Amino acid sequence: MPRVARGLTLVLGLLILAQTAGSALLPLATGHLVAALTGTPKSVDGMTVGLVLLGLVLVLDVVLDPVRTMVAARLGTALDGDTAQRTVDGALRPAQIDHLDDPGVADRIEQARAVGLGAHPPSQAVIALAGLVPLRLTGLVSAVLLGWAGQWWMPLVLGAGWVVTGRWQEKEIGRSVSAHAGHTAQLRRAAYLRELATTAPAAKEIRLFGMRSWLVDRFSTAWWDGMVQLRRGRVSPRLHALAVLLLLAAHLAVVLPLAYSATRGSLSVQHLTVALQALLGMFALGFSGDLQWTLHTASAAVPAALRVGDLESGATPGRRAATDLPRRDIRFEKVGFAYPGGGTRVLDDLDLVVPAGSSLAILGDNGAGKSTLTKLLAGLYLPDAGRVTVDGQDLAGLDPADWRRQVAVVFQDFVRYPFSVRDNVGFGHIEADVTEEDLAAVTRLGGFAGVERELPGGWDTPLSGTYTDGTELSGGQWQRLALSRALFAVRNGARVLVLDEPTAHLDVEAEHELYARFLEISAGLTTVLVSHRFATVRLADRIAVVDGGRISEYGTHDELIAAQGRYARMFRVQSAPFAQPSTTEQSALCVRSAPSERSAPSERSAPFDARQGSHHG
Ligand SMILES: Nc1ncnc2c1ncn2[C@@H]1O[C@H](COP(=O)(O)OP(=O)(O)OP(=O)(O)O)[C@@H](O)[C@H]1O
Repeated sequence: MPRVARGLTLVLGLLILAQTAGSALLPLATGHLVAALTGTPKSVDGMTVGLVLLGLVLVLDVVLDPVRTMVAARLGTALDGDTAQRTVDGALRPAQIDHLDDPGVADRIEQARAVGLGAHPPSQAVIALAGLVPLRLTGLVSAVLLGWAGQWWMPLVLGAGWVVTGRWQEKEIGRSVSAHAGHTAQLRRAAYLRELATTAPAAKEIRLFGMRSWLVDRFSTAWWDGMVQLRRGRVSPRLHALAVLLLLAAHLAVVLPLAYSATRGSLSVQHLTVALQALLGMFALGFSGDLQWTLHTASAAVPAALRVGDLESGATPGRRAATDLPRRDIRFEKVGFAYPGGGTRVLDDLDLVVPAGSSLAILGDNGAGKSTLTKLLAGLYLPDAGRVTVDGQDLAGLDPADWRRQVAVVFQDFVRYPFSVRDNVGFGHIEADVTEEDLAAVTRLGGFAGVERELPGGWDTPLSGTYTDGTELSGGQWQRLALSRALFAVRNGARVLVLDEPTAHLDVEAEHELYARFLEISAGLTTVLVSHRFATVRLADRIAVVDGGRISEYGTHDELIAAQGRYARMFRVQSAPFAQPSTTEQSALCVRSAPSERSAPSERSAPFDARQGSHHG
């Protein structure tokens, strides 16, 4: 807390001390008043002092309590902000993303975000602490008063009773907090199911698949399983009974001697009053249910946030400038790679050359490792074996941020940011302002131009129906926007363009238009295209087939067809449905395949034709 807000922490400490002083005064003032009332003759002065002290205690409490709560709330907000910032900083610090595949790190990030069922933000811990500390201090002051007004050993006996039984209950909380904060598999699952049922992404499928009662059942099963675990952590009823007996015995051991001394006249009424009030005040040393519970659950996020905040930056980032690279080529040299915790090697001894200024298409079965190749190329993971080089320099030695400025990627699972079109484009090169001219240029090439005219706020429309005046785009429109984003990066100097399944969401016309613009898009760039569609693959100068973690075939379309290998087989399989088109289909294909009048690039954009079997055919 002092690290986050030193001044507020100090004020809170002082307020707590003042309140504690007030609660210490209470038994003394009462004792004084009772002595003045019962003495002979009655002391008016004593009564006045006693009443003034009591009034002071009351006023202190009434004034200080809300101020303390307010200060604690402000300090808590500061702590929430700091915890969130540390989590964000730490999670983003590593230049690579392999830490996010580590279940331990993922767990800590989850805890640091204080998500899950029953989790509280750290601010609640500050509020609970600000309530608990005065309680404990009051308990200690009461112990001193009991020792003073009664016998020296009395606070020791009572204190031992409260502390021992409090520890038992404390342990119970410790055990169940981790379960309650959603750290058990069941409660995490329950939290996920709740999220699934109450947020937009799965809403369509849940209704379509009639998953409602399945979800409700699963949620309650997971929730109750989690709760059963929670209950298992509880102190047994026998231990509870023992705690009650122990406390009873401790109180009897104190109260009986007090009563005995009072009846014998060796203990004054004033001392008896103070001792009895102090005895009650010592309750504050015992278990204080909600406050302790909240303190434990809400503070659980803090150590996790500190650990996430201290995440190492991963492999020592390279420092060499990557400006204007590649000029010669990008090479994968004997590259081996397995995802962290993933076990099996996705890439194994893989060699590949991407000549600068040309385009390469990567083809392969699902799960063959095509997207993994693009992630290694962007430096998001480092290979376990071998190396990726750019103009002969190890990629690991290049400044990661500088290299990423050279690389524009549209991932297969590109992100649909619920911000404006302008922002969505601007993320391609965050340092640059997005001018109208930029927007017009990149959206024309990306195929998004014109969509903005349909949007209520034009380029500045928030792209989410959950915002006022916001709107949702179609899958294909999002894909065109993602391509425009990458092209904005290119406009700002990126020299490598990676497109992972760039036409997956596009309609036939849009796909065709993209092919027509491909030469313009890729002019002067080193382009890597990942696709299952031969029409896309054939746009590239060279084609590489990934199989068994390696490149099994490499060459132009014609060379690979001539080689009669896997590529040729895949090509035949994909083109089979078109092999015998009906007359109408034939004419449709002819229209599509006919060289465009617009420009030479459309020649390359012709869909594959199995009968011709050749790119240029
Ligand atoms: N983050 C990850 N952690 C662990 N394994 C992963 C991760 N991402 C991918 N994999 C695994 O790596 C393998 C290759 O995945 P990759 O996405 O590169 O395949 P792909 O060739 O692009 O497939 P597709 O054609 O289906 O897009 C798959 O077996 C996949 O399960």
